[in-house]
Amino acid sequence: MKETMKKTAIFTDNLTKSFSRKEVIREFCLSVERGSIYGLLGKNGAGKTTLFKLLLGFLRPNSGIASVLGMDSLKDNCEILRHTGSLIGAPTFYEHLSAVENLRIHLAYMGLEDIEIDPMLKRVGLPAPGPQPVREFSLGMRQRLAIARAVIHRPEVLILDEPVNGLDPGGMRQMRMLFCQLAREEGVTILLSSHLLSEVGQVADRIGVIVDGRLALEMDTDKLREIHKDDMEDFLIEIMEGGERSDTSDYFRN
Ligand SMILES: Nc1ncnc2c1ncn2[C@@H]1O[C@H](COP(=O)(O)OP(=O)(O)OP(=O)(O)O)[C@@H](O)[C@H]1O
Repeated sequence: MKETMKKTAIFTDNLTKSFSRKEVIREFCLSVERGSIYGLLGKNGAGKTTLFKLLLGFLRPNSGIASVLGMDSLKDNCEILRHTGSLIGAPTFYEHLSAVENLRIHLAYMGLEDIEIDPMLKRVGLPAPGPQPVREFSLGMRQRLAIARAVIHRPEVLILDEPVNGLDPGGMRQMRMLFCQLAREEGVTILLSSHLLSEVGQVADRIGVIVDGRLALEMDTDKLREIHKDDMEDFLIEIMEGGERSDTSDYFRN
């Protein structure tokens, strides 16, 4: 394997996906470095969820390559799922069971029954959920449990679609800290999407903007902040909307 590929955890090359002849992912080229946090921004319908599903092998591309940890997203889908934690769309649970029971089933499925559940629940801010069934959980509690489930089996890669959806400000901060800790201390690679520019700006090492299925801009967050000290939000929104400033060729080189 080439040296650059060893350093890359998530990779796509000219990835294209259509639904009923409408291209929703177009010649998408992405490379996410191991142990880094990559934030993908895009307005509703831009193609974020579709891209994540392609990476996890839940959808078949029309053309191009998608790979995670050097494995082909379609062919090696089962192996990828063993090494990856994900949160895509509204999480589904065994509604009549408690948080602990749900995580126990997940760990049994992964063949990892020995992992302790309580510390993980504490880490996501669900310290003592007790026997309460998940159907009685608030939106934020469900989201916290979904993140716990994505992380508990100690994956090497996390693919998280809108992970802070429905969380209160304290919850958002808690997740920010969790993601940074996982990446910095445990070397986990994280690809996440969000509509919240400030959240992505605070957590991601690198930011990409997807517009109509294409990667319209990509840059290290520090560099972006340096160039757009006073207008980062305006600039990113304009790019997301496909506006005038979308001649972004310079932004790929950094
Ligand atoms: N199974 C499907 N069949 C047909 N069209 C689909 C399907 N899934 C997604 N699409 C379309 O693909 C486009 C991209 O959708 P996607 O869910 O990937 O966007 P998104 O960036 O995740 O949006 P949001 O921020 O609203 O979640 C949309 O136009 C959507 O209608």
